[in-house]
Amino acid sequence: MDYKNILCTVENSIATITIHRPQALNALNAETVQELNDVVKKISADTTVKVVIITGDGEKSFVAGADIKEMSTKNAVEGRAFGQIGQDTFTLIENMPQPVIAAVNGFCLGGGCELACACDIRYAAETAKFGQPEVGLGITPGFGGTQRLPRVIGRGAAKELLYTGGIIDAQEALRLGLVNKVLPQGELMSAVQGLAKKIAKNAPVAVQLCKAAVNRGINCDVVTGIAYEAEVFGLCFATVDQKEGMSAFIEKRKADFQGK
Ligand SMILES: C/C=C/C(=O)SCCNC(=O)CCNC(=O)[C@H](O)C(C)(C)COP(=O)(O)OP(=O)(O)OC[C@H]1O[C@@H](n2cnc3c(N)ncnc32)[C@H](O)[C@@H]1OP(=O)(O)O
Repeated sequence: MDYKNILCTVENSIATITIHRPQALNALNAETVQELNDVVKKISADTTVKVVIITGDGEKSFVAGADIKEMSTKNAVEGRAFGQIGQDTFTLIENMPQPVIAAVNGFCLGGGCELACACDIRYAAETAKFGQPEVGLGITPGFGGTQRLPRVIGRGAAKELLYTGGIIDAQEALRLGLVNKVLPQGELMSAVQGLAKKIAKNAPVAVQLCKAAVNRGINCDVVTGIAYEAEVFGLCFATVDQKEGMSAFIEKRKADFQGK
């Protein structure tokens, strides 16, 4: 997969998408958002990929937001269109069948924080910095930040970040529940890869249905969410991997999952 601002590799069923615009601290211009949209669609359709990692190039920045220079000349119609493609892309990421882990290796601001919040799990380097500085630029977040951030850290903490535009460090992000783990920069990728491998060892359909059930449940009432869980639980019993997983337990051996 050849892109200008995105690198993508697939190794041992784990896809790694790297945002690569070093000249702009990996800021997301329209071209990069479009490339991300394209690669996410391709990986979503690739049944050999079990887990996805998203990170930023280099050691300084995950994503320093949407590209301010590009946005600075937009009118209302163009601004809305840019927000829409960003929102559509991040919703595609949120709804990828595979679990998505953000490896936050540095600045995670504005659209970067929105990207991280669209991922299922976030690990951060000790040097990472988080925030939604948009109000300081005269705009609101536009790639889902007003909606996903409160769902991740609660509305009080989210509103403080959104209204102040303040920047927090990785330890504060950990305290708020914005990230699951903080690691020294040099250990971040191996920790994220270790997590990805752990997930990839499990029955892929069951993992994907867990993701679908959590995502569905978050956006509806608990009765509807519980009913959906009953459906996906039942569906698991139609898979080869349910037979294999339970047989392996009974036969005291390691399961060999097929993803079927
Ligand atoms: C819908 C979504 C909306 C949004 O996301 S709005 C944007 C939200 N993000 C921000 O407001 C962060 C903007 N960036 C910064 O505040 C700073 O950068 C940092 C604190 C992240 C880092 O500061 P330092 O270490 O001094 O680096 P540097 O010289 O500012 O950046 C290196 C080059 O990267 C470009 N750059 C950084 N962030 C962006 C960006 N978001 N959009 C466009 N370019 C960016 C700079 O301009 C500069 O470039 P050059 O060397 O040509 O001057």
